Amino acid sequence: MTNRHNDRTPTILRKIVDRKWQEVDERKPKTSIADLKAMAGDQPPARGFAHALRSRIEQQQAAVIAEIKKASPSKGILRDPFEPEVIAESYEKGGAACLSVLTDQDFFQGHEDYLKAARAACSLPVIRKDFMVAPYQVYESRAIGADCILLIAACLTKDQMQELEGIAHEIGLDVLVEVHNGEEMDDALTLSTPLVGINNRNLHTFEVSLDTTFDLYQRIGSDRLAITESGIMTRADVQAMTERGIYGFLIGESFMRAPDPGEKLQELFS
Ligand SMILES: O=C(O)c1ccccc1NCC(=O)[C@H](O)[C@H](O)COP(=O)(O)O
Repeated sequence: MTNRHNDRTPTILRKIVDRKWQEVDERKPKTSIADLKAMAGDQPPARGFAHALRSRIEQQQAAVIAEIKKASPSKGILRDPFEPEVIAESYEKGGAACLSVLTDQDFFQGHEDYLKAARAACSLPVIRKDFMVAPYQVYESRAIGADCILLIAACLTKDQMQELEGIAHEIGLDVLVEVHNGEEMDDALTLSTPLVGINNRNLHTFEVSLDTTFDLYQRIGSDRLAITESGIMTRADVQAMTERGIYGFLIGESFMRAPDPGEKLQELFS
């Protein structure tokens, strides 16, 4: 893969993507892609991330991907102390459909061990929330136990997304493709994954507007599942989505700032 950004990539994503390519270069001499493939092959079957969302959304029930993240570039530290396994248990008790765990270290203070710990502490399917740029990371995701990966259209070309999706599906991973605008939606809809996330956070300015979802969700056909991502903070936000027939949610900050994240989930969705 030679094209490392596309020309619509926001500055923060350019920095992150450059770092990701460096990480891949650093990791390859320590763990070869052949080793990762073998480790991926030794994993128990994936837990069915898309299925967990579909079974709720098709019944017009909220399906929440509850995020475990210590910090973010836009908000700094969100939770300290940070215990991924305790949070995972709380989310499962609170009714989450799936988990999202940040594994990026440099920008989100995440770690692969957090994904392993969270997944081991519950029975929910888990997406590895990181910035996929290379096939190496897709094999690595399965090797650390992830059930799904994220592809961000703002930092990948259509060809890159198609290649990474192909590998993911081949090794049993589901794929959530994330878009911020109509051009990215065009690319996302060339993929076969049913999971389309609309991110309400503008990665140029970090401003969050739920209008991003309202403007784009109608392009997602009934054969796919729309997930609204970022900036869902209140019951009114949830209601504004469900009134429009959007039942898929990816939520981090409002849960991470709550003393008990699972209770907060229940408060927003009961
Ligand atoms: O959140 C950031 O600052 C950020 C910066 C650069 C790339 C991605 C970023 N966020 C990742 C996310 O998409 C959110 O973690 C996720 O949608 C949850 O959002 P929220 O509920 O607002 O924490």
